[in-house]
Parts: sequence; C-alpha cells; structure tokens
Amino acid sequence: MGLLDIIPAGVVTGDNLKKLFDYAQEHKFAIPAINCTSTSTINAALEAAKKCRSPIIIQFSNGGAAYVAGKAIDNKNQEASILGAVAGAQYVRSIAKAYGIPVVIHSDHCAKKLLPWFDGMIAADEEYFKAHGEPLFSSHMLDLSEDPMEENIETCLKYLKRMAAIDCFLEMEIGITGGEEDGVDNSDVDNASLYTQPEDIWEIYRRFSEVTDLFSIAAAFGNVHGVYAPGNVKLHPELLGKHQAYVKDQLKAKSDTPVYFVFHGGSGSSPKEISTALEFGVVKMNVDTDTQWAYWKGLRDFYEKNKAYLQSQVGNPDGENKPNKKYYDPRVFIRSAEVSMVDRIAEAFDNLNSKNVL
Ligand SMILES: O=C(CO)COP(=O)(O)O
Ligand SMILES: O=C[C@H](O)COP(=O)(O)O
Ligand SMILES: [Zn+2]
Ligand SMILES: [Zn+2]
Repeated sequence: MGLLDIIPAGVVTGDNLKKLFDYAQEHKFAIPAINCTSTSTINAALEAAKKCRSPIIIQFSNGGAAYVAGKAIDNKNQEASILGAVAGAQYVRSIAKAYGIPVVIHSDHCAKKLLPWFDGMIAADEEYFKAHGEPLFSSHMLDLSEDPMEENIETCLKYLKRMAAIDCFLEMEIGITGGEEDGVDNSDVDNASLYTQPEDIWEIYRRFSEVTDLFSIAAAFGNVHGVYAPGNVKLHPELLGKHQAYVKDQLKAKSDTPVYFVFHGGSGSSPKEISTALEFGVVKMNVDTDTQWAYWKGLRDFYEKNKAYLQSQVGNPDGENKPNKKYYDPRVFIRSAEVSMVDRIAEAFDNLNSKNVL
C-alpha cells in the first residue's frame, strides 16, 4: 500500500499530516522541507517531488516570506512577512494538486521578536478554516529556544491550544541550532545548548500531548545552519534515539519512535548522519543552503556555457546581427537554476529514503 492509498494528493493538514508522518516513521523515511522564496523555487521543489514520486514540504522563513511579497513592501510590523507567507501558501494551494503529490505548507523559525508574524499567519489559518474546514498552512514552527525552557513551553502551549482548534500542526524548537537564522547569530553559543536532554523532550511531549498530538520537536543534536569546512560541525543524531527510548519508557508505549523529530540544518550533512536520524524517528529535514547553492550553480553554469550569447541584445559568434533573446529570456536562464535545484532536491529524497513512496 502506497502513501496515496492513505492520504490524498494536494495540501495535507490535520489528521492527514499525522498519517503522513506516521507512514514516514513506519517506513523509515523523512520528508525534505525546502525553504522557498519565489514561485520559481516553489515550482522546483514541487517538480522534484513529482519526479521522485514523493511528498514534499514547502516552507517559508520570515525573510523568505517577505521576499515573496516583494522588497518594496515595508516589513516594520511584519506586514511583508505575513502577506508573503499567506500569498506563498495560497500559490502552493492553487497548484499542489496538479502535481499529484502530497504537499505540506509550513512556516520556518519564528523567534519571540517575530511573534506578530506568527499571529498574522494564524489569523489567516483561522479565516481559512471558517471557509474550508482546515487551516491555510499545514504547520508552523515556533522557535523560542533562546528563551528559558518554561517560557518556551508556556508560549507554545498558548498557541498550541489555538492551533489545535483548527487542526494546525506545531513544530517547536528546544536546544539551539548553531550558525545563523533570520539574522540571529548563534555561532558562539555554548556547546551544551546545542544538544538537548531526554528529560526536556519528555517534559515537552507530556505537556503538549495533553492538548493535541499535532506537534513535532526540533531537538538540537549539534545542528548548524549553513555549510562549513569539513570537521566544523559535529552532529549526534544518535541522541535522538536516547530521547525516543526515554519517552517510550515513560509512556510504556509500544512504538520505538513516539516523537516526531525535525532535523534542522540539513545542508552539508552526510548520508550516514541522515540515515541515523531516520532510524530515530526524524520525519522532516530542512534544506536551504544546499538548494540555494544549486540554484545559483545552475545559473552560473548557464552563463559560463552561453557567455558569448549574453553580452549584448544583438550579435554573437553566429553573426553580428543575430539576436540573443532566447538566451536572456528569464524562462531560459532561470530555468537552468530550477533544473539544478530539482537535481539537488532529488539527492535529498535519496538521502531521506523517500523516493517512490507514493
Ligand atoms: O534548518 C534550516 C531551515 O530552518 C535549513 O538549514 P540549512 O540551510 O543548513 O540547510
Ligand atoms: O533558518 C534557516 C533558514 O535557512 C532560513 O534562512 P533565511 O532566514 O536566510 O531565509
Ligand atoms: Zn533556532
Ligand atoms: Zn532551521
């Protein structure tokens, strides 16, 4: 039985999203979450998933969402980030079904200072729920990992109650992802905060479960955003196994993976690190930096290959009166970027063991 026997193609929310993650854990695969900033990058992500016969997660960071709306819109009260995330979600909703794959729409890291962004997106979810019986977004992430744990949990619980009422799924972060996100520089945080403890996972799991089962945990196991020289990042995905065993024991559960874990900083991770994470119940892995690089590389290679045709509107090695329109049409050069991004996402499906699961 394939995934499409269990959940439909198109945007999945609520119980269908839970079924997707359960299916992924059962079959030891995870779904790549690709940071998208435009219809071009969204289409590349959907194209890769269609090609690989896999579900996909389209996610918008705060800055990525603002970029979707356009740089001319002021973002002082998060207007651009709210409008852009909502516009991006609506765009995905209008085309997802045509790709014939399950699609999850998600918003990425939201720190305390960005809560007005979160409020704006939840308001859009509630409005969408009134009209369609489901939220606009499948899920959102709250990242209060910089704050004391009790405050992190309390704030998440407040939103979780509101989200549970509209079947919207919450991803929370505990422990700190190193590197940089949304201009917050975490490159010098102390080592212990980069690795979460099992007791903390249980505390979160226990309290969130009293409200809903629509939540996941981005637990830090040395994850870092970005790509660095070899040896600089020490990932310990096996720690996730300890967390799962601890929660299983507390719950006296049958499942070895009672928790849905999220892997941040997927770029630059080795296939071995990724497969260890899969073993311990990771259902979602975020990839941004490597797909950014792939998009750029596609464009760079196009330019290198066609340089002589890209110096003037008219005139190339084939003749001084020959027009170059077909080289500088964005549908041609941006397409090269997309094709390269599609290939990199296909590699992520391979590493995440999620090819041909429909
Ligand atoms: O975790 C991420 C987005 O939240 C992406 O991390 P990378 O840029 O390292 O792939
Ligand atoms: O959080 C990590 C993602 O890579 C988002 O990056 P960004 O804030 O530059 O869009
Ligand atoms: Zn974080
Ligand atoms: Zn992240």
